[in-house]
Amino acid sequence: MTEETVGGDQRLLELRNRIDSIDSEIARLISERASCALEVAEVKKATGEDALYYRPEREAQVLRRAMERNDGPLTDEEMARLFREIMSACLALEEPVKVAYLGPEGTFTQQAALKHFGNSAQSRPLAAIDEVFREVEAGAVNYGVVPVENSTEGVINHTLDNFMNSNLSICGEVELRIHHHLMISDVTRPESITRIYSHAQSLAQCRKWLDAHYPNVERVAVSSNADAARRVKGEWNAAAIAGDMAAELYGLKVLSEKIEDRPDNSTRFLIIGTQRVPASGDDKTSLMVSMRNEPGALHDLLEPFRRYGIDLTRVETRPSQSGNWTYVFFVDFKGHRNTDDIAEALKEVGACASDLKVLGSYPRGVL
Ligand SMILES: O=C(O)C(=O)C[C@]1(C(=O)O)C=C[C@@H](O)C=C1
Repeated sequence: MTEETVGGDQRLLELRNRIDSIDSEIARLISERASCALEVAEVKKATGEDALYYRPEREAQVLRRAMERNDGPLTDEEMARLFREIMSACLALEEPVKVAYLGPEGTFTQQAALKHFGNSAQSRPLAAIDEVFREVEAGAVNYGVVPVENSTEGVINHTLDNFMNSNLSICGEVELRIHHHLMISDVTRPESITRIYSHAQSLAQCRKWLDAHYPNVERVAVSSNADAARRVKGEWNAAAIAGDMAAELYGLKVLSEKIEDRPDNSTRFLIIGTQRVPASGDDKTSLMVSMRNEPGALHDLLEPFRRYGIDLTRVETRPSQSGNWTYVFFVDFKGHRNTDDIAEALKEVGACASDLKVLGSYPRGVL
């Protein structure tokens, strides 16, 4: 053994001792924080039957603060992710939160639910977006997670349409970078692939890559990426396009990584529930508006937002379910409904709309 290695071993030992004592301190502080959360739960319980344990605005503030005070060497996102898990565990101590998401297991929506609520939430996959709405409405779960728009492929109509027949509110949003991989099972022969399964949205998000690499292979749209991965399990001539979670869950091998056409491909998900969320300091509001079917209606809807300097982030149009050629507008903007300017603008829009519903004001996605 050289003198250098002995010196190196000694240094390693010292550093590990230091890490051990830092870990003890972290553990003590986490326990102290958890005890505090238990006391918070007592305070909330005293407010009665409908005590709200999960507080989206407070969680957003805690995560933003974790990022703001971070000086490295961990990235702001890593630091916030650690606090996300600590808070998730603290909330589970207060009252375990039940979350339904568009399944099956292994979908990007599950990943979004985990990213938003952390690993200590009790999550349940459901087969369709309508079912997620129904289970939250029935009170079987506290919150639901559904996809609403993709940066490459646009809006998920099914989610917007569900709001037309629902009293649920939006309590949060979460954005996920979507990376698609081409994956196969251990019985697949890569040179014999004749069929590629995926969800229609994912096939569309990888269209150019597929045209270039598998121009003559049949593309089969199935109900989810996870379903695609499951089907490939026993097929020697098929591949699936799905994400990391599905590959891991079904034990598939990734043949080509990150095959999405746009490197910034991301999907936005909504957290739906029954609670009205107070302002967090950096919020968004979503509206659903029906206008009378007459000239200038869209102008009347948008004009107050311009006058009050409100930053619109999205306007979508959907056919209304009440009559042919009438439309419902879904409008998102920055700010909280409790702010004076926004409350005034909403009053004006409400005066010229045939129907206006604030779907919710909620913290802008942090992570
Ligand atoms: O501040 C609260 O209301 C808490 O319950 C504490 C806490 C936390 O761990 O920081 C936990 C759950 C809530 O969703 C928000 C924050």
